[in-house]
Amino acid sequence: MTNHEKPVALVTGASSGIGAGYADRLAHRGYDLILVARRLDRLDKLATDLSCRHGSNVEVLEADLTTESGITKVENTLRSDSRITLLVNNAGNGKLGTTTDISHEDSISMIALNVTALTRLTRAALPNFIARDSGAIINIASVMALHSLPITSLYSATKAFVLSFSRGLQEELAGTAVKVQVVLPAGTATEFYDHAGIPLSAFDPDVVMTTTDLVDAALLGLDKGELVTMPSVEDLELWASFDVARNKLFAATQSGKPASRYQVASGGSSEL
Ligand SMILES: NC(=O)C1=CN([C@@H]2O[C@H](COP(=O)(O)OP(=O)(O)OC[C@H]3O[C@@H](n4cnc5c(N)ncnc54)[C@H](OP(=O)(O)O)[C@@H]3O)[C@@H](O)[C@H]2O)C=CC1
Ligand SMILES: N[C@@H](C=O)C(=O)O
Repeated sequence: MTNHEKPVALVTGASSGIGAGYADRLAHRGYDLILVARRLDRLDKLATDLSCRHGSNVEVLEADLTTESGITKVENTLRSDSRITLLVNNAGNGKLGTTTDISHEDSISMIALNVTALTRLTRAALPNFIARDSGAIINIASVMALHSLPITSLYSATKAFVLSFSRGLQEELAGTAVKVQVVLPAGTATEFYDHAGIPLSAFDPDVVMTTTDLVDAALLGLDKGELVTMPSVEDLELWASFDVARNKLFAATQSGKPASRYQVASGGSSEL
């Protein structure tokens, strides 16, 4: 397959960690790459390495996805480069701390990167994918989408957005050949913790996955057609029963009247 016929994947947050892992594995699978991050030196080094090892054509895009110019640069690439068949929305950050401890800048940055950038790049990629009726988007959420701790309120909320947004996209795209996979990694050994406010060393190493294991599992989940991939969860029935319960709960909300526990005795008045 000549380079112009090879599929092209755009990977955000490719300068380290999970994104760099995706870049390597996708190159190994025969993808040409467009790698996005702020650290151009890291991107250039990775591009050279992947070209040498896999013969991939690797382009780099230096972009801060929390800035208008950065996000617009990548949006334009997704809209104009029809070779792109896969978008990996991986770039993300997480400052862990209580809501009042986290700075305004860190709060805004988490939302801008984990929520706004992922949304805007998805919206930029989808029209070409839908028009061609092919293509895939991999959204990297987190198990924290399902769980909030006192130090992860905002981070968990941003990842709950990624999960919920991805599930909605899957509904929208049902019946098309455009796929959306949402991946929920648990603790993974990356530089994430250099900026999170809690060092990786604070975690039990037995519950922290390597990036290689994480990415290989997540890509196998994609190959299997999984919509929701939780690489570290052995019993997927746990997700299935969670999703069934979620559907039942939603159905129960459609009653049109207050539940009996909220019924005020006739003539009584609710305390304000
Ligand atoms: N590590 C873990 O335990 C888990 C991580 N995740 C998620 O995985 C994803 C990848 O994180 P991970 O690999 O762990 O962490 P890393 O910090 O190693 O990677 C984060 C990547 O995002 C890029 N990035 C950060 N800020 C920006 C920005 N403003 N603009 C553009 N790119 C940016 C970084 O590149 P650069 O600094 O060069 O811009 C880097 O390439 C994140 O979405 C994270 O929430 C989910 C669950 C668990
Ligand atoms: N990055 C981790 C923070 O807790 C996670 O998302 O699991």
